[in-house]
Amino acid sequence: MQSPDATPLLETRGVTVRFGGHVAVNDVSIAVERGAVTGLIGPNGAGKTTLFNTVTGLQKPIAGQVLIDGVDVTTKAPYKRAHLGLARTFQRLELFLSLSVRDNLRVAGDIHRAGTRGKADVKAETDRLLELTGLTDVADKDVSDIPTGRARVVEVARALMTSPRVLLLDEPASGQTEQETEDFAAMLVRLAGEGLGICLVEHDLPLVMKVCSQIHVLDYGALIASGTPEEIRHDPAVIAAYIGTEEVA
Ligand SMILES: Nc1ncnc2c1ncn2[C@@H]1O[C@H](COP(=O)(O)OP(=O)(O)OP(=O)(O)O)[C@@H](O)[C@H]1O
Repeated sequence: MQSPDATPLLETRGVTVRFGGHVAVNDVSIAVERGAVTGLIGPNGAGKTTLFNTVTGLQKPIAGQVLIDGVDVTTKAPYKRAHLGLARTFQRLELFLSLSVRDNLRVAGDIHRAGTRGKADVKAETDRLLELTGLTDVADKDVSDIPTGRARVVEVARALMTSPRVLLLDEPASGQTEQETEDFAAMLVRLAGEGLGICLVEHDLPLVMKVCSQIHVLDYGALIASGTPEEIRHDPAVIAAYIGTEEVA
């Protein structure tokens, strides 16, 4: 029997998702550990977002299970999964553009803590996360006035306002400059260092190779490899999947 600490924060077991006759995710089992960044990569259409949607409860699988810290949540509503510590960001930015960066965080904190804790807690947590994510210099700017790359960090900071234990990031580095991606990588490592489990879907393979301790690779809905960046880089099935699309970093 596993000790409680060996239980992954997030697990999928044999998850299968079908859209009509098309199997978008085929019998996929992956794990996301606490205190680490886990990569989920694969060519376009491989099933990464569909797997995220299944984990968060937006998409029903036809087979398999989703577990958060050992608790089977396969049939639970998205908000119940959020209460168990699951948060995510989306490929398309989902921010309030006419609110300041600070207020985007506060709104999330107010909603999350409604009826539980006071406003002072939300303010303190907002300040802490602005600092932790490196957003203090743009805290009072409207989101519409900051570059897309920084707005992606706001999405992460806002997700953190729900005090998640596991965070799913869907292409968070798209639209970032080289420097922004470098800062983003350092931030992910800092967050994992605080004990957060992070699952990173990202086409920027150098970023994935740099920050992830484990990487899962999907191709045509199936898991074709799981391993360390070094193992993934040299895996023949992964190299074959990326030929003609992108190079494995
Ligand atoms: N709602 C849907 N209805 C029908 N087919 C869908 C739906 N959503 C996704 N698909 C199909 O399922 C497959 C997996 O799509 P998905 O978006 O999960 O891939 P992805 O790995 O996230 O791709 P990308 O890297 O391009 O974002 C694709 O063939 C896609 O066309």
